[in-house]
Amino acid sequence: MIYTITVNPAIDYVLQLDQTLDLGAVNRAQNDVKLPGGKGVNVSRILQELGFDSTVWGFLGGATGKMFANLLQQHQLHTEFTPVQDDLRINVKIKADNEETEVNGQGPAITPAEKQAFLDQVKKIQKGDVIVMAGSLPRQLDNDFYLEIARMVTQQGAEFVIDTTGQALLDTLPLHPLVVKPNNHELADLFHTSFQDVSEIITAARKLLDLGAKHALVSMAGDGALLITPEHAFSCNAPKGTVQNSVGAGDSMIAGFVGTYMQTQDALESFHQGAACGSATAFSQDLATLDKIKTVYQQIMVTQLS
Ligand SMILES: Nc1ncnc2c1ncn2[C@@H]1O[C@H](COP(=O)(O)OP(=O)(O)OP(=O)(O)O)[C@@H](O)[C@H]1O
Ligand SMILES: O=P(O)(O)OC[C@@]1(O)O[C@H](CO)[C@@H](O)[C@@H]1O
Repeated sequence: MIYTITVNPAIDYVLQLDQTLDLGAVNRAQNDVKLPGGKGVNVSRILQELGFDSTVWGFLGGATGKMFANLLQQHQLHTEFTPVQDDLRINVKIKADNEETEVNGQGPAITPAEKQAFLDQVKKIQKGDVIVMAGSLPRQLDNDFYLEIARMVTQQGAEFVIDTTGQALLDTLPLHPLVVKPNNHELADLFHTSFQDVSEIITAARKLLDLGAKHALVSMAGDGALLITPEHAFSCNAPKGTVQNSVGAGDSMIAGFVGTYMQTQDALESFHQGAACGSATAFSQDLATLDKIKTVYQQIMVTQLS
């Protein structure tokens, strides 16, 4: 079974402005939509689109939690949320001037008892399962929360995938995540550097493998992506198309990679499918549909670089 962990789910409140976003003034949206968001939730939605079952874990509470549950209901995912007292957050995504501006909430305060209830649930994972942990941590969860889960998962002989940034990501690498997926900016920040060309990105991404990751994906938005395996480095293009909403493109890429890898153990095919899911989401209002993913898949070419 694939479990996705979204410790800090959100209602994504997407506001479309036909005019320039004017900071410090009243702006009025021409269109708005509420989506059940959070990185792990997005991963589960794309997995479902591809025909892979998964279970969604996370914390859910308050009046906004009820609204989130209603929004998620139509997607018919299998969910096992840990109830909490505090409100689920609302993340504001403003689309204006062909740019996306995001303001993400901090998330609920999680009590020690709520945290324990969640960890008790994680104990049921078994050998053969894979856990995808993605996104920010809500208040009062320690920075090593993901590390704690990664330790539990590996002790059970299961695999994990982590999509987070900074030290929290570095700390889990010695436990050998199946794949990590920083974007190129996050990768540069991780090693306190900047990149002049692709070869420098590959060198930095290879360090993630040296530190323990089994595979590294580096997403580069409209410039495509890289896959680093123990033996080789590959790149793929990002097809040209009208970008509608790139929120969740990275999550879609992870879903495509993980679902395909669990089925085929083929990193290259998983990379191809992951890239198709990422671009298909960028070309969609909401997350990608299977039809869109299939079309975009045909437009992606994977090239071996080394
Ligand atoms: N503008 C785009 N055109 C085509 N493909 C895109 C575009 N943006 C993203 N993609 C595809 O989706 C993948 C993931 O996107 P991106 O690098 O933006 O991830 P991210 O930074 O994790 O995004 P997010 O946090 O919004 O999910 C890219 O590597 C690429 O394959
Ligand atoms: O604040 P976090 O947890 O880092 O990111 C949350 C988030 O921006 O990520 C998803 C897109 O990747 C959105 O659905 C959601 O709002």
